[in-house]
Amino acid sequence: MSTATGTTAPPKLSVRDLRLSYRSGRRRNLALRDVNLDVADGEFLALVGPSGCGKSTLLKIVSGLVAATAGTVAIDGQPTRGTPERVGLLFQNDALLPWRTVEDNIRFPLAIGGTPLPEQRERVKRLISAVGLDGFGAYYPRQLSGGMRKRVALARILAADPDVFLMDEPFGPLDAQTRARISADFLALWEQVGKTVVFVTHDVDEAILLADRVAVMTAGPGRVKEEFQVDIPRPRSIDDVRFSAPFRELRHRISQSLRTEFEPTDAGDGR
Ligand SMILES: Nc1ncnc2c1ncn2[C@@H]1O[C@H](COP(=O)(O)OP(=O)(O)OP(=O)(O)O)[C@@H](O)[C@H]1O
Repeated sequence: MSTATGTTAPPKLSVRDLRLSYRSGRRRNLALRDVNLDVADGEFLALVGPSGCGKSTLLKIVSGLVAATAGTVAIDGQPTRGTPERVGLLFQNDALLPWRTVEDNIRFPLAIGGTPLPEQRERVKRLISAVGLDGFGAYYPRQLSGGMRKRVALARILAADPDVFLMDEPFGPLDAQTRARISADFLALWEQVGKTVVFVTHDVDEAILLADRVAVMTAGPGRVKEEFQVDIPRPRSIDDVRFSAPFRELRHRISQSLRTEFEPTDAGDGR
């Protein structure tokens, strides 16, 4: 990442030797061991790994919800403390405010940020359109389908406009078709805003379709074991990419890397 002046800019997000053990009663359970990861400004990184390897834990540490046992997280080269301002979170649970309409849910981060009211209204209108929810602004979350609620959550995180989007299986509970549609729409939106994303998913296809790079984690206690560059040109059409040779080849390599994490290992392998 060289700049015009010849200096090297730090990665947008940098995770160094991160370790976390949860305390359960008198025991400590090591969830992450020595995680190292860099994500460049504007890069889309997908994180895959076996269930329980610590993917959510990693996002929680980056977002300041959980304190690491050891190691550092830095944004733009500055170590973070507490909840970093420039980080936005989208979890599986969309966490919409049930007593607020779609418009007011999306407007919430703008209101907190002190955006003037006319600008709030204008931006909310544009975001509602961008996520395909025209005509639903006055609805309450309970009146929407799961996919529509995800779209509201997406619009809300876009309204907050963080530098780094942390997304933990955001489309996980949706049916396959809704999920494919919302992924395609999200991809198109992301290609416009170009923000740094860390996207946790169980779905290798989704990881390749969306990301610039896929990082594979080991079984728990997790660390990043291998990274795969996704050299598929953008803008991507999900339907075209899915049947291309580079996609199939990458899917094979990533699945192989993951598969070894599900297989039993010999005792004394250092884990
Ligand atoms: N609050 C907690 N207290 C104690 N242990 C926890 C806590 N949260 C997570 N763990 C443990 O930490 C490990 C990693 O959990 P985490 O949820 O980060 O994994 P994950 O990779 O996101 O899993 P999944 O893919 O199934 O969502 C697991 O062994 C889990 O049991």
